[in-house]
Amino acid sequence: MKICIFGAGAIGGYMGAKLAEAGADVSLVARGPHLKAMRENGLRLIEENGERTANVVASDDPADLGPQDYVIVTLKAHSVPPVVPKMQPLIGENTTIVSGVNGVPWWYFHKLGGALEGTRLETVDPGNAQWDGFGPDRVLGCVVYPAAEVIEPGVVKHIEGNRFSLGEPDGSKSERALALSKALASAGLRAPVRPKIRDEIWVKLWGNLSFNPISALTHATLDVLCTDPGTQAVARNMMVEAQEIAEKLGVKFPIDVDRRIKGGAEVGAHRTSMLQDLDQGRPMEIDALVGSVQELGRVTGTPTPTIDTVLSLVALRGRVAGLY
Ligand SMILES: NC(=O)C1=CN([C@@H]2O[C@H](COP(=O)(O)OP(=O)(O)OC[C@H]3O[C@@H](n4cnc5c(N)ncnc54)[C@H](OP(=O)(O)O)[C@@H]3O)[C@@H](O)[C@H]2O)C=CC1
Ligand SMILES: CC(C)(CO)C(=O)C(=O)O
Repeated sequence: MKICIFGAGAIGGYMGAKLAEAGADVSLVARGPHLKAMRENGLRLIEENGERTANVVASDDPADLGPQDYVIVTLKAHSVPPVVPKMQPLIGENTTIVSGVNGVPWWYFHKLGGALEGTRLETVDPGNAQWDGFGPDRVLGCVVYPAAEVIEPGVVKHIEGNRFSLGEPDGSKSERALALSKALASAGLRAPVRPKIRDEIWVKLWGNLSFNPISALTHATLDVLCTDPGTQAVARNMMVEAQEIAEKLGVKFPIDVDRRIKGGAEVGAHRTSMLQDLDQGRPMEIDALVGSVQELGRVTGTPTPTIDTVLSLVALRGRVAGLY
């Protein structure tokens, strides 16, 4: 089974190192100093129980790697549409694309059924780049739970978690999903195949939609912004608006908003990924995490006053910093 991880930074590097260490036929697409370091010295993964260096096949040119059984995309959401043409050499007749990207996935309305079947989302797939360039039938959904960081070129620090939930857009336990789940499990990762992957996407998204922009606006860590009465209320209102949208789309939340906020507070003094991006001068994932939910609000005819307000503030914050 040939697996290529496209965008092998923090999450893709973590997954790639685990797979390589387990002897999988895995290759990584990366770039710049991180790629150079991985090629020269291997990929060093620091985990709680020690650190190891994996020898990895890595390139910035997909043509070096050829058609794959699975392409696992672990780029930031806004980085994917522009590279779809460059990814084509990785795609053969039976290639599965696994979308390991936070936010509302571009394939959301594929095989959902109902009146909105096939709806495209401009915020996450401008110009239908992925819908047309990959084709939605190739897609296997994925919710990424681990936290990791590239701490220097060629070095990934795993922070916590090892679950990558997988799910077909139509909810089936397909052979391709089960085979990838097995390969990831052989590498010590948890990869359950879920019948309702969209339900899991929304529980994760609840946090990213609200905690991430609030942290970028306030520079507060999760424990603080989830317990401060003012920002907690803003997060709560955003989540309630999102819940109304999601429920119109058939999602069933296994927990309530207050439990999700409590879970965020329990993560502790974490600087969200959007705050880290702002601090480090990297483009912010505003469209995928916040704009996409506003777009779904429009699609479902659901008012999103709090989401609109926070989105306008964080978008301007991003623009002023030159990161959006
Ligand atoms: N990190 C985390 O803890 C978590 C991240 N996620 C989600 O996972 C996804 C990936 O995040 P993360 O791993 O943090 O992101 P990273 O930025 O660490 O990884 C993406 C990598 O892809 C590289 N890249 C970008 N464009 C190209 C290109 N055209 N060709 C080759 N390589 C390219 C980047 O290089 P460069 O640095 O040069 O841009 C970077 O090394 C995001 O959607 C994120 O929200 C989800 C849960 C937790
Ligand atoms: C905020 C958190 C922990 C999820 O809610 C996250 O995933 C992030 O930092 O991007």
